[in-house]
Amino acid sequence: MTRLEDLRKKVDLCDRQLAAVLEKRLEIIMEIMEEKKLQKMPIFNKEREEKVINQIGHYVANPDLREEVRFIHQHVLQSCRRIQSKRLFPYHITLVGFMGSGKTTVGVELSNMLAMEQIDVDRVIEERMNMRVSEIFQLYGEQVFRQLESNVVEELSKRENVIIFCSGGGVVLNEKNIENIKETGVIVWLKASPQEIYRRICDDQSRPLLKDNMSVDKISQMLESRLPLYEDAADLVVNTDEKDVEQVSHEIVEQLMQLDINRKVHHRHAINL
Ligand SMILES: Nc1ncnc2c1ncn2[C@@H]1O[C@H](COP(=O)(O)OP(=O)(O)OP(=O)(O)O)[C@@H](O)[C@H]1O
Ligand SMILES: O=C(O)C1=C[C@@H](O)[C@@H](O)[C@H](O)C1
Ligand SMILES: [Mg+2]
Repeated sequence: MTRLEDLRKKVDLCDRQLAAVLEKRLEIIMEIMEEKKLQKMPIFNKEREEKVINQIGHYVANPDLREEVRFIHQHVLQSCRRIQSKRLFPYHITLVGFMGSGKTTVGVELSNMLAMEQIDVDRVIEERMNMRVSEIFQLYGEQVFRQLESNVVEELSKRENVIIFCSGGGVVLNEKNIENIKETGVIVWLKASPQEIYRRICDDQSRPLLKDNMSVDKISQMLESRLPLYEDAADLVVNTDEKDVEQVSHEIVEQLMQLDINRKVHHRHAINL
């Protein structure tokens, strides 16, 4: 046997041992998840993850390799989060709410927390048209934008792999969008007061429907007319006033778990379990 063949054999043995240990770790993680569910404890714990990453470095004898092992372990923990999320939430998590309620920002945070892919309807439209939403409104008008929005919503609803599905603020204006979303998703309404929305988005001119009149009054008036639509569509409601993005994301996970416990969602939604 050449030296290279000999070394490859040793690496293969390491991989075999790694696979067995990783398999065991994932199985234990699933047991921990069930236990936490029973005890109604939060499933995703950032502090614990930081501790685990730090700790694994201390088990590495060669200081030159410590950071690399920590880096690899971060990926292991991400997989652990993903496997838990898949089991807990076998449906798209769809965020709806008025402009500035935090759909995109919370969607990105949730995507990190749950190791689930995040897709923003407005971004998909922008990529396809190679134009900003405001330019689409300006060049083609709102009706064309709404048609593009409905097409993307329908497509995303049919995706096989579950996603954090961030809609645009006006998605509720078309009943068909909500029907499509509800086929495979749970709808989370992010609520915010007009004053809070104004504070968040007043310096941002990119929203075409508020471009010419960015004011608390205009937001109140639009919000008022859409409130019954959000209310009707929502499976869950999270009030976001005076909560930061991380708090909002944790609350969404907690409420989704409650839905799961009450078995309200599985019959209607479950995909690729
Ligand atoms: N809970 C929160 N606390 C403080 N700021 C927030 C919160 N949620 C979102 N923001 C901020 O508000 C702004 C608007 O958020 P975001 O773009 O996520 O809203 P959106 O619901 O996606 O709006 P749109 O419908 O226009 O796409 C961002 O600057 C974001 O950082
Ligand atoms: O509330 C709305 O009607 C909109 C919200 C944004 O997400 C964009 O989809 C667009 O600016 C329209
Ligand atoms: Mg957005």
